[in-house]
Amino acid sequence: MDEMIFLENVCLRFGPAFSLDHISFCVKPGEVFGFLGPSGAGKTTTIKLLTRQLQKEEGTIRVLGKDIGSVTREDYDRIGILSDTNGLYERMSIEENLLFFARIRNVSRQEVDTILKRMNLSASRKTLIKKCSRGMRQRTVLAAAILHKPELLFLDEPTSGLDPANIHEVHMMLQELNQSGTTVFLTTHNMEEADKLCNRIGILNEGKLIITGSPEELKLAFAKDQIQVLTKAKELLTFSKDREGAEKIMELIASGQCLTIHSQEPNLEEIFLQLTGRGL
Ligand SMILES: Nc1ncnc2c1ncn2[C@@H]1O[C@H](COP(=O)(O)OP(=O)(O)OP(=O)(O)O)[C@@H](O)[C@H]1O
Repeated sequence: MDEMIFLENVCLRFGPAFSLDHISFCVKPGEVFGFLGPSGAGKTTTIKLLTRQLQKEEGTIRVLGKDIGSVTREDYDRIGILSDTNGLYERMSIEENLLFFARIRNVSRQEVDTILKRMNLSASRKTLIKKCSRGMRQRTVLAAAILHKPELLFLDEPTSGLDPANIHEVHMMLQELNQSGTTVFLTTHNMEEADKLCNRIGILNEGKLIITGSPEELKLAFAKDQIQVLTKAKELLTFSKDREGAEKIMELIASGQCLTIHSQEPNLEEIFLQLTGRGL
């Protein structure tokens, strides 16, 4: 299979207010693809199209190498989905919830024990969901999404509202999953998270995909044509990336005045703000 996810010229309109406008991109096996965009850009709508919770009006969508219309129940057993709408049963414990999802996914009790340990939920397995913290809930939802070891995992803002320790745990978990072969499609508002986890990202704005590339490619594409030198006198000097700039930097190095040299690469957040003109 060349692509786990393939979209070409996909369109969907929600009346006059919003439309996904000719979206085309693909995700290859083994990638972590970050789908970024301001609130209301159409990220969740795209995930819903890819998981058949919504139907496209135009274009081609393939998931797991198959046209979206012919994806079967068995194919869906190869997919995991984490979204806001992943319903946990509030009056059931963490363990009861996972056993319920395990039955649906045909997964053994032993696997539930393994995932409880892996997600640091063993000690609180008997806690009712309604008594769980946001972090415990999110880890339970993630456990339910990966219980059956999906080949393709959709994660809609998996770390939103979590504290740094829980975010770190979720990141470790995702990296481990990805290393064991799971392809991940991730939406996030956290640009550091996208930079850390994603091989490639796509930025969506007002229903249009405006750019795709690896975080490194995007940073290079948006790099300023300047180099900054911090001198031992703590003066920050800016030079152009040309012969004249190089000669001046050489002089500073030769005279022992140069402390550090930096090329001016923007971070993902700066690129995002520049492209979308909006906040995260
Ligand atoms: N079923 C629907 N009917 C009509 N409009 C909808 C529907 N679902 C979403 N929308 C609208 O489509 C737009 C895109 O919504 P979507 O949830 O895909 O954005 P998003 O990028 O995921 O945003 P966020 O980051 O806030 O989750 C929004 O303006 C939303 O109000």
